[in-house]
Amino acid sequence: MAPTRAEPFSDSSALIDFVINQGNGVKGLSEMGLNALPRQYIQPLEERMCMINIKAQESIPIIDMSNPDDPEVAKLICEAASKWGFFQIINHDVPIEVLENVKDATYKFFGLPAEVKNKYSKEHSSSNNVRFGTSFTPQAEKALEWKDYLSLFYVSEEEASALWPLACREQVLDYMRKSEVVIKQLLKMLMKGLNVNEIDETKESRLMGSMRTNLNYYPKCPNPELTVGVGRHSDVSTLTILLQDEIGGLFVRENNGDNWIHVPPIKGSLVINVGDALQIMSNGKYKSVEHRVVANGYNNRISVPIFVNPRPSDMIGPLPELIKDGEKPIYKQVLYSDYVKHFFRKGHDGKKTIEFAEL
Ligand SMILES: O=C(O)CCC(=O)C(=O)O
Ligand SMILES: [Fe+2]
Repeated sequence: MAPTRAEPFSDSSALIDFVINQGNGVKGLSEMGLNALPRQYIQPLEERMCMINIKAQESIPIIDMSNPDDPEVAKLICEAASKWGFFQIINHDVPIEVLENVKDATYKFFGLPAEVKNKYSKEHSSSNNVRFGTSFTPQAEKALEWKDYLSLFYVSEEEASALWPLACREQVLDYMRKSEVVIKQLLKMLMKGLNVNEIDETKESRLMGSMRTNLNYYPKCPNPELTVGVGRHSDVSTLTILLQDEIGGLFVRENNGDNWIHVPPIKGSLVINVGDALQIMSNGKYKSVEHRVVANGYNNRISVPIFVNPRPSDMIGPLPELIKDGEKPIYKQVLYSDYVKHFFRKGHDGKKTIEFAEL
């Protein structure tokens, strides 16, 4: 039988070959003009976003950072990190041109021919620190996610110059450099909120010793209601700084309940969320909260998260300052690279990763 647009691939391995091995990604699928979602992307009912669970009247806090030394700002940030695990910042120190440039660079990278992007795939990349891929961990997932990405783990300017794609290298480096000021401000406030007033070298390494920037591309999707852009998960970072475009589609779980809250795009803002590493280090005071991204039937969407992480070789656990006053630790010490490996061994599964560190 001749291939149809609904099922254009003879079998699953033909689809995997096109999407993964040839580097066409879901962008390639989307551009074929499919009129139905390939079955590999159909998520079980419980993983799809259901309109009745969206709480339209709620919003995560929006915090003005124009006076970062104002104690009121620090208070709002610490409250948001403990209650919501998510907030947006406006009037921060990252210039708007830097944000616009990194969005343009994201489109430029994904606009490259598949064979050029594929040089950075797991199979072909000359380094584990540069990775072009699709979905989350396709080999471990029951259903695939409608997303392509480029992941850039920062080691040094020299390595970035040698290995990162030219289409986005300078723009991503600039975005990371300019964000560092804000990251330090936020971490200082969050530590103060725990009565940790000194960030020495060891602590700085655990809080922000390594950084990874992802460029995410969510192409327009046939039958978006049957799949997800990113499934329910919490990040394994200390903090995530996320730049999203004007399309929208990121949802955050409200207070462990069944309701989901949309994170509305605000031009020039950055979305900040607490990751598992900070939940562990703060002994549960700050919360990493589940979030997900829906697929979109009308528009392509991009986002650019910076994952601020401990170093892979760091042991992380509740900070000694918290435990010394007799507080009971609820997490054990774990090697951060083991924690991350555990996250990537399975598909997205909500808040399950943190059980790895529970006592
Ligand atoms: O695209 C987004 O808005 C969020 C992406 C995300 O949650 C992630 O990359 O961890
Ligand atoms: Fe995330």
